[in-house]
Amino acid sequence: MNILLLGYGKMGQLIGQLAESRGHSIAGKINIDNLEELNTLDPSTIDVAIEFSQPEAAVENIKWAIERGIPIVSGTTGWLDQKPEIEQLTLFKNGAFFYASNYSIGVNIFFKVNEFLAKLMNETTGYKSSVEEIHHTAKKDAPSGTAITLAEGIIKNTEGLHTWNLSEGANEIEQSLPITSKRIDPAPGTHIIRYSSEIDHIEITHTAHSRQGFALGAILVSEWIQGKKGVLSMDDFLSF
Ligand SMILES: NC(=O)C1=CN([C@@H]2O[C@H](COP(=O)(O)OP(=O)(O)OC[C@H]3O[C@@H](n4cnc5c(N)ncnc54)[C@H](O)[C@@H]3O)[C@@H](O)[C@H]2O)C=CC1
Ligand SMILES: O=C(O)C1=N[C@H](C(=O)O)C[C@H](O)C1
Repeated sequence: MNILLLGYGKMGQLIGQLAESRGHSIAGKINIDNLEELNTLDPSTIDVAIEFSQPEAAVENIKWAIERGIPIVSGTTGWLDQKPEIEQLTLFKNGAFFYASNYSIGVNIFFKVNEFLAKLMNETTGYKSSVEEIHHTAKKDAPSGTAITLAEGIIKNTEGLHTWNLSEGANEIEQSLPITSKRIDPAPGTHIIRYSSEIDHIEITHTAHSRQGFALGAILVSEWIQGKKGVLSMDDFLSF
């Protein structure tokens, strides 16, 4: 595959290295300071664009690819209020758009375990649920996209929970799941789900040891998306 990297920071660089080691070529490495390079590219030579940039840049990057008929695999977090617009454009242009808040296979297993646990906990009383995420201090958004996906998985399976809130640890909000965000270097990404009662607590944790799992997942999806159309997600890619 000939891969365009939209965003060439920590993730873009790692994806580039890993892609080359799997025999792929890199069509371009686009960052905030070389955006004009996009005008020099021939879209017909690009098999996929992999987009890991910044919340405020994601929508324009994704539109750029869809409008040129390039399948796009996006991992940028913090822009999802505009996802419906991107989905409409994808369908209108008969394009291929893939989004995941987390490309690690381990985290996607964790998403399933989280939903299963939420269903079990919904059958009992006395437990308060909460989510905690820990990331490096350069992270621009809070809570993490992964924490939001986890919260959605809990809310959808818990009677009486309707929303989530970014918690400072103080006040509880009625019918809302608190998410605590901590920024500690060099944490690549830790997510903890807790159910606490007077008697005990239950905790499940996913800890990324590096960014390798995110990068590999994004490349595997890019290989898989070749020839596919539509709005796609990890549920389409994974067989579990
Ligand atoms: N879905 C997933 O599995 C993962 C998602 N992420 C998300 O990916 C994003 C990037 O993460 P990192 O690489 O760690 O950040 P980073 O800060 O190291 O890199 C971001 C890069 O985007 C570039 N950029 C800014 N504006 C741009 C534009 N208009 N077009 C193209 N590039 C532009 C910057 O120059 C910078 O090099 C974040 O939103 C992060 O939350 C990170 C890891 C895994
Ligand atoms: O910014 C990061 O680093 C990460 N962002 C994603 C998120 O917001 O969930 C995925 C991963 O946790 C790393």
